[in-house]
Amino acid sequence: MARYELVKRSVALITLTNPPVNALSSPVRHAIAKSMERALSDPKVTAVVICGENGRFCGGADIREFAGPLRGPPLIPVLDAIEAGRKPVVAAIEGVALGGGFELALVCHYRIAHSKARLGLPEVTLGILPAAGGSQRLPRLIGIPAALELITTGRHISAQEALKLGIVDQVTDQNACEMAVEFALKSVGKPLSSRRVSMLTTPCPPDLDALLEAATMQVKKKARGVMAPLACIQAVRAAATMPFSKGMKRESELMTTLFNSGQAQAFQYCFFAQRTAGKWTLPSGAQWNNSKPREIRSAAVIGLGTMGRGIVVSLARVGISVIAVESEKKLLENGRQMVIGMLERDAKRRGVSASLNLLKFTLSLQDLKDVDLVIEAVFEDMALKKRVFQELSKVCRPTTLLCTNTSGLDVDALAGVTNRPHLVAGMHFFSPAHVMKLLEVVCGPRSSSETIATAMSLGKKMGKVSVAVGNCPGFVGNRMLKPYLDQATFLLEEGATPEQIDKALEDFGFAMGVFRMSDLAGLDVGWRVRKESGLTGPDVDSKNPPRRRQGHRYCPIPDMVCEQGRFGQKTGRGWYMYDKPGDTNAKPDPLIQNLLETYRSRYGIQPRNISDQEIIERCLFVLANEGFRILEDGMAARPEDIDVIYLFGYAFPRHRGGPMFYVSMVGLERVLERLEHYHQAHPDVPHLEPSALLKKLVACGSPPVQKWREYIKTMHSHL
Ligand SMILES: CCC/C=C/C(=O)SCCNC(=O)CCNC(=O)[C@H](O)C(C)(C)COP(=O)([O-])OP(=O)([O-])OC[C@H]1O[C@@H](n2cnc3c(N)ncnc32)[C@H](O)[C@@H]1OP(=O)([O-])[O-]
Repeated sequence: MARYELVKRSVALITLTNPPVNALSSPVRHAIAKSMERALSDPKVTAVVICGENGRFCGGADIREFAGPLRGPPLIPVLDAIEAGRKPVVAAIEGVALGGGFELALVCHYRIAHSKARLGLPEVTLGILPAAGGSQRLPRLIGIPAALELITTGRHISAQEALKLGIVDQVTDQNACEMAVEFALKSVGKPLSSRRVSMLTTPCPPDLDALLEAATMQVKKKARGVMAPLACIQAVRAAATMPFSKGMKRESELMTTLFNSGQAQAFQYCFFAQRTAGKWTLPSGAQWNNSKPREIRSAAVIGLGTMGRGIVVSLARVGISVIAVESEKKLLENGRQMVIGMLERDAKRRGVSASLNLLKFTLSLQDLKDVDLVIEAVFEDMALKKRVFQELSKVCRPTTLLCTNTSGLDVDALAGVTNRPHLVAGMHFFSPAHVMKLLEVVCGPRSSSETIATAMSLGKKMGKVSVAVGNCPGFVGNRMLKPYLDQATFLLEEGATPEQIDKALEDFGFAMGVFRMSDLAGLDVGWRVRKESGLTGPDVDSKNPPRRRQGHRYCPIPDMVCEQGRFGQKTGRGWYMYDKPGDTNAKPDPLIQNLLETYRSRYGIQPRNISDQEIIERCLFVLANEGFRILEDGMAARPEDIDVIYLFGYAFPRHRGGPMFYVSMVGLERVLERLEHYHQAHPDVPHLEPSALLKKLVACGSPPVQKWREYIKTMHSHL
């Protein structure tokens, strides 16, 4: 787990050997401790260099070990012994030095980094804090403001920035390990006391309290209810106000609190869920590690609306040449200008040049005959999409992959009108497509493994978190959203206000409640979907709209809001009112209050006091209940996939881990009991009826979420 060699006759070279990221697992900690003892006691050794195998210094503590009791030597004494040693120790940082890996570098007396290396203390993103002395040493080394920013955001920094901040002593383009050995030889005999970071005095700014207060306000605003950034601030305060040993004690107390909070578990679950989601699998046995994706060099995007423009930008900025197609000259010109503007702004932000030469704009599908892949992003209308796919089938060479960005229509119906159904799949981006990280890759029953592998790999190339899902109305994300939105509007009927529901969801951790979010997205989108599915339309009696449609309870209030031209922020009116169209500051609107009161009295509904608990349970338990049905139906392979979709596509609060993890933490038995209770109270809402899988899991003793897959195996997979 660590190799020990003597190089240049007097330098002990300790190489961490724990692929893939040289995490500080128990055997690695043990090996570092033993190697250091050996180096310090060997008279031939005058200096030590620590590096990592395969060009990666160290990815930090082994996160998998957090789930169990501590085994092997604890990290802090291992690190303290390195810093206290009488021989100079140099860290040779290549690849990454993250978390405990960065803390390992901080106890070395010198740090040499390769120019491509990245450093950081990302613990906060795992719901914890740098608790192997990082929160105490970094402020001593670079001062409070810079340390506070790095520790509370968990941001990775480049070697160049680390040099500027005074974290590393030298940056090299050459072999960092060889440079570190040379550096170590030159350091022999130089005094080490000023190189022991724990012995430095933290440079304390005069406005410390104001600085920490401002940081507290900022993190509270950014991540509602998340404990880790607040604990990080307290730990940094300790570094400024306490001697090192007391600061370490404080760091440890704060870590214990975070570890016992449940939030740390949720964050760490998210870390692994994201990686699990990349490991897709199909019933044919094809999966991520046995299916070869095609290389995509050229693509076409059809439709330059909001989605299409974002997709063009996502492709072009990773070096793929794109032909963008529109149906009318004016739309094409407008799209061209918008795309160029977006690419230029994006390139400026990233400090690179905009890849405008990769773009071509056309009105003719004939220009697409040679592209590797097409993404259709036209209006959400099946007949129109079918026409486009028929045309593409004729125009494109027979090997071109044809993908649709539909947000819920039948991908297989589109495949059916082409001459290559195996090369058709869904690539469902989220708006705005160049910003949002999620990509649902929709596997139709006839999509080939190569098609899915290519769509998944293209998503990864574009920096997306891609999740393979089955072909059902709404796929995974939007299918689950419907019962969630329904519950929110039913609660309005029963006595709640949009403000009350939003506040309960925001207190839970969502950045925006459901109504504020709907105002942002545009209420007309859902209205159009409801019209297309026959739920509303000109035949409905608008004076007395029925509250039961297609055999189930239906809330007509969202339609009534749209009928008044209130489409959300863009029209300056929606569930809230805004000072002007496009404004984002939502204010409660007395007209909505009035509409709700009139509605309730028209239907004889006696409004009742609704608790925040009921809001959370009805909205979120029903969301997860649909998630269980999706697992039963084989439309998602694992609960982790559903959670990743909700984390990256719907901003589900990370400290809750995603809807499926959240209900597992609440306790499946309780969730089942509450759903049964609500279903009894509202028998005309089938989504409240507990799913068979939920019942099965409870009957099997409510296993942890990572084990659910074993209970789903027997069910049918559509992936
Ligand atoms: C007292 C304690 C105080 C210290 C606390 C800490 O240090 S907290 C830690 C602070 N450190 C961090 O937060 C860093 C977390 N890690 C990362 O950010 C990235 O992995 C990366 C940038 C290091 C490499 O990115 P990349 O895209 O090249 O690769 P990839 O991301 O796909 O990972 C490859 C495989 O390695 C696995 N794995 C990775 N890291 C760890 C780990 N620490 N542990 C265990 N496993 C880890 C990962 O699950 C995956 O496994 P799989 O699925 O193949 O079975």
